[in-house]
Amino acid sequence: MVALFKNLGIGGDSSGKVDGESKKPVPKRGKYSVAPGYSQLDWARKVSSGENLSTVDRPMKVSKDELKKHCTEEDCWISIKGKVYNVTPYLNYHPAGVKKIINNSGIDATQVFMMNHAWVNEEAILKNCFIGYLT
Ligand code: HEM
Repeated sequence: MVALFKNLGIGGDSSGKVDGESKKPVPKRGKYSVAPGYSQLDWARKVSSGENLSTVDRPMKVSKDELKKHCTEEDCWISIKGKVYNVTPYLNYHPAGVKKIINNSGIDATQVFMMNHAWVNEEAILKNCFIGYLT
């Protein structure tokens, strides 16, 4: 199980090690807690089911203007490292809450994402939510 979380970049620091293995101090956790049934393990199960959560059949090119249109709790797209994801189904699973993502949706959120958790493997976590490439 630890290995599963490690692959997703959860519960560790930038060294890639999980809590307890690292010599660096573990950052203080925030106050937010997700609802029962919305843990990262629950999300990992959903991802491994292979369900397409992206709303598109094949990857598309996404303009900045198109990206901007998707910034609500019901329809939320985020761009990280040139890729665009439909994060609507992930919102309630985010360990720091829905708002942190909504506030950075519809834009290129690479910088803020990396500032908060460079170690998190968004490509793995959001692989079923992949919409396409930001143009
Ligand atoms: C861009 C806007 C985002 C901001 C501002 C943000 C902020 C944060 C913050 C502050 C935490 C720490 C929570 C705590 O310690 O209790 C956190 C945790 C986390 N976030 Fe985000 N986040 C963002 C987007 C995302 C996205 C798109 C994903 C999905 C890949 C994600 C996945 C995670 C995960 C897995 C953790 C737990 C990390 C760990 O336990 O090491 N976040 N986020």
